[in-house]
Amino acid sequence: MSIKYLTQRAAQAIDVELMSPTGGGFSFEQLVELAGFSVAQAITKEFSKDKYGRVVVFSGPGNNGLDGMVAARHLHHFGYQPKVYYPKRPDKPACKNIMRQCTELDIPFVDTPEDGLYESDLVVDAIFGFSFKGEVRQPFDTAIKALEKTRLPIVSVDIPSAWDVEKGNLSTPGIQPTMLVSLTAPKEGAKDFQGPFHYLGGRFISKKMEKKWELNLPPFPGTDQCVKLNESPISTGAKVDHPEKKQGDVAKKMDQHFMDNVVSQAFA
Ligand SMILES: NC(=O)C1=CN([C@@H]2O[C@H](COP(=O)(O)OP(=O)(O)OC[C@H]3O[C@@H](n4cnc5c(N)ncnc54)[C@H](O)[C@@H]3O)[C@@H](O)[C@H]2O)[C@@H](O)CC1
Ligand SMILES: [K+]
Repeated sequence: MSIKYLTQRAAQAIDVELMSPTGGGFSFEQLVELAGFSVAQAITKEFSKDKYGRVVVFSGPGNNGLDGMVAARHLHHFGYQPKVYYPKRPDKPACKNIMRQCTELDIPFVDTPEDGLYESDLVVDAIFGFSFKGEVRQPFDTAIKALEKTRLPIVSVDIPSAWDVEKGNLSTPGIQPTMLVSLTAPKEGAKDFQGPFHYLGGRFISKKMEKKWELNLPPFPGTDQCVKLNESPISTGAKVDHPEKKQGDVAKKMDQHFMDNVVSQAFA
């Protein structure tokens, strides 16, 4: 049976259950830590620190942004050189603590999307996760546009930012990530993802919760915090099953993006 793709409501309900004292019993800091760690580990599987060492993390105002900053911290320890663009900083202890942890490691915080992309090899898109709704508001509008234009490979955390969580990529061109790391289970909108690397991270779901929500998760290998969900389109062809999209065009654009970014850099 294949893995379940979640509606926005289901994703939020699972999140609440994970943190319920009578459910999963997690604190949100624990979940963010495990999610961010799994993102960093997935990155190491496909992007070596020798070719993609300079990573910029674009962090948004919610927990998706915190996942990104935690990933930056782990990437630092894995030998990458991360920097962070974090324009809207909620006045919450968890945000301040994670920022402090990054500052302690001399991870720079940059002021603009351009500063972030300058002299970087890879982008982590942690702007919006499963709570995104409506039209993108500033300052993130500028950041999303910068990510739409960049030729650097993008790793999106949980869902490509500004995609509709259920309907997928409704804008033109929309962010086109090379890697997607879905957390807990992919969101319905992720059916539009046609990049070469789709991973599942967030190894914290109990068998009981998996059964209750009929998630049909694949086993995580060994001690890994992430598991690959797809094969490269170079060998298998892009997986496409969203009914409302012009699949040919998107697949062609994605193949070009993959050739431009990943293949050309890998053989540079
Ligand atoms: N249970 C799970 O699956 C877990 C989820 N985690 C992460 O948490 C994320 C969800 O976190 P949140 O609920 O904080 O939500 P988001 O990280 O999606 O962000 C919500 C924030 O974005 C803002 N926002 C929403 N729409 C906007 C728009 N159109 N323009 C500008 N700002 C907008 C909201 O005002 C809010 O501040 C997930 O996607 C995932 O990355 C992990 O941290 C841990 C476990
Ligand atoms: K994201």
